[in-house]
Amino acid sequence: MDTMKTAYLNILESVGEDPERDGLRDTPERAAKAMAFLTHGYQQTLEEVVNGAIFESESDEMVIVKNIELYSLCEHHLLPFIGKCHVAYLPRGKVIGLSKIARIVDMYARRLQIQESLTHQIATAVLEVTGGRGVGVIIESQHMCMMMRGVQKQNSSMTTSSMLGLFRKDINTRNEFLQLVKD
Ligand SMILES: Nc1nc2c(ncn2[C@@H]2O[C@H](COP(=O)(O)OP(=O)(O)OP(=O)(O)O)[C@@H](O)[C@H]2O)c(=O)[nH]1
Ligand SMILES: [Zn+2]
Repeated sequence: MDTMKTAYLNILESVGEDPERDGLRDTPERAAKAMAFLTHGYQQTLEEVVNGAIFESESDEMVIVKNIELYSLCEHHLLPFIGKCHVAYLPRGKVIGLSKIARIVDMYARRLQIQESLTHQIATAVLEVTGGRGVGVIIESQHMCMMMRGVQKQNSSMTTSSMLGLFRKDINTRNEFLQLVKD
């Protein structure tokens, strides 16, 4: 944490600020804490996050969790990208605790990412822990690095998907997922 505090102190000086002025005195520490929170996914493992919440079930119908809020940081500019994530899987004898899907999304989102990798990591993790017949993940998000700076496109958004197992092989499964996401 001390290294991070010093780094933020240097940033404040580099932008021409006086880090000793009232409003900024505690900023390096606050900013360091905030950055630690925004990247806490590095401290987590899949096993911890799932915490054994896998239940036997004979259901083999698609499970879909829609509109999971997502806050991440792009690895190119360290600026936020914000959006929503839809996750679906086809169980094979067991299902995962509902909240755990959102926790898996968070674990990977709270790291430095590009959206494509984030999408793929979530899909791979859900497939691994559920042992399902397939997984589909879609992320729609807006990148502050394109909105606040650079090309400054305020209305652009990026959609990425990762389809594994039956979601990749079977067009009907994929279409069912896409339809459920739209509804
Ligand atoms: N594919 C992908 N690109 C991203 C993501 N986040 C940021 N980028 C892009 O990464 C690229 C980095 O390009 P560079 O030319 O090295 O950096 P830059 O000069 O800051 O680029 P501009 O944003 O165009 O000003 C930019 O095109 C960003 O829009 C992401 O999640 N996925
Ligand atoms: Zn960026």
